[in-house]
Amino acid sequence: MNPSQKPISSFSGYSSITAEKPFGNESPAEETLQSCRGKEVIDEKQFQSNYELEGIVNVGGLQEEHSFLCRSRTGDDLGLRSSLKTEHEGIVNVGSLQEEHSFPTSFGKKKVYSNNVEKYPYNNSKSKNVVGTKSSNSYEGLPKVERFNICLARFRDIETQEILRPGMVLLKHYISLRQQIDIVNTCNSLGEGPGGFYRPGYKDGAKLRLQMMCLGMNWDPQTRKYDKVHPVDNCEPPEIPLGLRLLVERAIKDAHCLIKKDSDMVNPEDILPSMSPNICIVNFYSVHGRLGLHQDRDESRESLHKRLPVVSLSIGDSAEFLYGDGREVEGAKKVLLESGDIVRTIASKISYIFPTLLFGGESRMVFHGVPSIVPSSAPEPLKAKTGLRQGRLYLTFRQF
Ligand SMILES: O=C(O)CCC(=O)C(=O)O
Ligand SMILES: [Fe+2]
Repeated sequence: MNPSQKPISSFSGYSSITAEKPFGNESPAEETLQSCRGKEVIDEKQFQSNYELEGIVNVGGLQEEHSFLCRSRTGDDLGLRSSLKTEHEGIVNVGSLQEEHSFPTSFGKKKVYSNNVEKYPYNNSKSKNVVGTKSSNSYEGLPKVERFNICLARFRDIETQEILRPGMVLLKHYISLRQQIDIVNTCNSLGEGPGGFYRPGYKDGAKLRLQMMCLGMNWDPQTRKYDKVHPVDNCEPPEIPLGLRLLVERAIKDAHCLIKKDSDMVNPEDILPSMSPNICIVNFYSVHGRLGLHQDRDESRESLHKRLPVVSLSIGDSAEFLYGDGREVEGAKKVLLESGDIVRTIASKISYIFPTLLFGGESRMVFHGVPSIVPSSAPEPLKAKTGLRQGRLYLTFRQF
C-alpha cells in the first residue's frame, strides 16, 4: 500500500451520507482517490484481516478450517466454528422469456410490507437438497430419531444452504455483519470516486431503477458490452479488492461441498464450475428499485461456454429475487434474500449474516430479477455503523 493511503477501515466517507442528498453525490472524503485508478485506495491486508476477525467466513488463509459445509460435525466444530443459528430461511420462485428487463405493469408493485416481513414458504421445493434443518437426528450411521430441542428454533444450529436447482445454490447465512460493514464501506469509498456509482440507462433512453458501479471491467447496459472505461467519466473502474475475490472463491468451494453432500456421485465442478472473478457489478437499489427478469449473457463466449457461475452477495434491505426459465413473472420462483437474520454465535454475541447466491452450470442462463425491496429491513447495526441508506446493495461477481 502506498503510505499516503489509509486503510479502508478508516475511510469515513460514509459519515457524510444523509437522506436528503441524492445517492452517489456525497462530497468526497479527504482520502478520496487521487487518480482514476481507485483501486489503490484499498488496503487489502486490512480488508482481509477484518474478515478473519469474524471467524464466520475466513477469506484468507484458514479456508479449510472455517468452511461452512465441508467440515464434519465433530466436537471440535464447537470450538472453532461460529455456528449459524437462525429461525428461518426464505426461499424462492421462477419465470420465463421476452424483452430484457421488461416488467408487466403490476410487477413489483403489489406487496405491502409492515414490520412483519412477509415470509415465503420455506423449502417449498421440498428438495432433498435442502440442508436447512440439520437437527440431532441427522448423524450418519445412526438410526433416525426425532429429538427434542431444548433451545428455541431461532437459536438452534440450522444451516440454510440450499440447492435451488442444478447449478444454483443459495448459501443463506454466509457473510457476517463485520464483513457487511467492510463491504459497504469499501463500496462507498470506491463508489464516490472515479468510475463510481451512476444511474445507467438503456439504449432506448430509459433509466435503470438502480445505481451501478463496476469493478474490474465496466459493463454498460446501453451497449450490453464490457469495456475498459466508465461510460460517464471515462475512468477505468476500480479493481475488485482481494478480500472480495477470495470470499467469492471460498463461496464456490462451499457450494461444491453442498453439492457433494447432495450426491457423492457427481463432480461438483461439472455442476458448478469454479471461477476467479475479474468483474463485479455493484448495484444499489433504493426502496423503489427493481430489475426486470433477464439473463446475464454479456460475458465472454468462453466464460458462457464454460457456464462459469455468477456469484452474488446481498446486503442491506431484503429483496425479493425471482428466477426461472423464462421472462414471465408468472411461474417464476421467488426467494426472499434477507439481510436481517439474527443469529447467535458461539460467543453469544448477536450477529447478522447475509446470503450468497450462485448460479452457473445448467443454471447459468437462468432468468432472474428483483421485483421489490423490503423497506426498513436492513439490520440496525449495519445502518448505524455505515450510514447505509435505505435500500439494498448487491454485488455480482463474474469472470469475463
Ligand atoms: O440485484 C439482483 O438481485 C440482481 C442483479 C443482477 O441480476 C445483475 O446485476 O445482473
Ligand atoms: Fe443479472
